[in-house]
Amino acid sequence: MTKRVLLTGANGQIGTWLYQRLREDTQYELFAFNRTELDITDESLVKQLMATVKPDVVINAAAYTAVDKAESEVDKAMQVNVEGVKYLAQAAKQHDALLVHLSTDYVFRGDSDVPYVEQDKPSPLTHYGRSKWLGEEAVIAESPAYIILRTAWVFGEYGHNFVKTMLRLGAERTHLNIVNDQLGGPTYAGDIVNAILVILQRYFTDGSRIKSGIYHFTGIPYMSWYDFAKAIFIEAVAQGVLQQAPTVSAISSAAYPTPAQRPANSRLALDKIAKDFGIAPSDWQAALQQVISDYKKKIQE
Ligand SMILES: NC(=O)C1=CN([C@@H]2O[C@H](COP(=O)(O)OP(=O)(O)OC[C@H]3O[C@@H](n4cnc5c(N)ncnc54)[C@H](O)[C@@H]3O)[C@@H](O)[C@H]2O)C=CC1
Repeated sequence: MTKRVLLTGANGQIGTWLYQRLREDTQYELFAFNRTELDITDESLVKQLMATVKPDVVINAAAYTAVDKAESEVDKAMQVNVEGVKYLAQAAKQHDALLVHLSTDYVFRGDSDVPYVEQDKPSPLTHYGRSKWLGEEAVIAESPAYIILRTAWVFGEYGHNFVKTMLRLGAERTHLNIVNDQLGGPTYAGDIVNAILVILQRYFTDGSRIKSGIYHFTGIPYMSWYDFAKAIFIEAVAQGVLQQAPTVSAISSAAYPTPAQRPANSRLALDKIAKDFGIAPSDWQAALQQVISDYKKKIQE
């Protein structure tokens, strides 16, 4: 029997990927909504659509993601990332649906020397991070069956991300300054979707083997934005997307101040998801080749 999946934020960076993959998977009947179709802060609409769809799974890819703007739009960020998430969790509970919710490395302060494990206590530096943490808490409080998937440094074919920004700037400038004192695991959006599909498969074949909880999933190897930028330019030149790479200088975060301070250590430990679901860390290097090749096709069209 096909399973009914309700997807929110279906046109975001990760949401678009989820939409593409779930739409073509015959195991699932997909009910996908972008923000204009379902604003998750509209409690009565959330309830109404849940009652119509009667989902087996709710995947929340909707979020307020403007990290810097959240510093001055705290209420807006909280409304979407906490209240909206609470409404989804309550409605998922009412329909006995599994809630798969995306969260972030920004729940952590980033002052640890080692990758963060799921049990580490969040201590966000920013309003965005705090809103995402409180959203996690809302899921845990309201929903009996949930997976919170924390990821980081997402890139892919859709939406805005660091890889696309570097390709654009690389074509416009001969020199760039990039921070080298923040470390993380670049994560391909398509691999996040693969991980979610593995989790759903397990849930539907043997739900009793699913433990509600928080899971970390990112790409490896971990590196700095500076090293990631250099890897992007090497690949872009190799594929002929750029004639020549810009020169790149490593700078400190202090030399590139932003309204929201980023965690210095965004590395997430990946053992739990490997142990419980057999999901290996994503290999961002292979994915980067694919994303740049897709970018090349698009600019040639
Ligand atoms: N992009 C990244 O590097 C990372 C993202 N994440 C998490 O992954 C999730 C998805 O992120 P992305 O796809 O990158 O973000 P995105 O900004 O591309 O997509 C978010 C989507 O949510 C929608 N949205 C915003 N407010 C809404 C509302 N009130 N009701 C319904 N939809 C609403 C937007 O229209 C957009 O389609 C978020 O939970 C984010 O916190 C976690 C770590 C890193």
